[in-house]
Amino acid sequence: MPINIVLHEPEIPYNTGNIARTCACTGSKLHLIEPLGFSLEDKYLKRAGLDYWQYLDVKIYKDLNDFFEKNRDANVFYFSTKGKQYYTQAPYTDNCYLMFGKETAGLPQWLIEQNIHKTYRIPMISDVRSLNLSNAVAIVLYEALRQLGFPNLV
Ligand SMILES: C[S@@+](CC[C@H](N)C(=O)[O-])C[C@H]1O[C@@H](n2cnc3c(N)ncnc32)[C@H](O)[C@@H]1O
Repeated sequence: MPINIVLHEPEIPYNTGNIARTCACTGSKLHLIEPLGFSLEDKYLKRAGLDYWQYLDVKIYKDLNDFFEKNRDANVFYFSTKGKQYYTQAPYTDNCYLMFGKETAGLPQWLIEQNIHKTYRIPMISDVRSLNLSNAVAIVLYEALRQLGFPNLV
């Protein structure tokens, strides 16, 4: 079963393009929660994803409620600089969902507070704000795939 990458209100097209390519290369599904800061026809989005869109399984949701209604039993892990545990400590499972926040503001505070036991951080030095969204996704996704034994990857 694939892993699911969930982007909450992504704003920058080339970040989502990079993430789309990473999803395509790993057989992961991409879930985009609106509003998006770009059109799906955006040239930067397409250029960043190159010709990998054909391999991509992408779903769009009108808001967070729509996402949770359509994925009621989803095992969701959240990623934020405010997480208390390292991303390597998360017990990733087949078909789990990895949710990331928007570039300017991250995930909503209330969502982090409600799910703090499932919110993880990638360690950094103390004086910096955050990693780039597409780099954060790649780091976490490959850790999840490593824990699962790189299913269907060669
Ligand atoms: C550019 S960051 C958002 C920055 C925002 N100012 C914040 O503090 O959350 C975009 C997303 O990348 C992920 N991210 C970036 N750095 C991270 C880190 N060190 N640990 C966990 N997630 C990170 C998070 O999902 C975050 O919402």
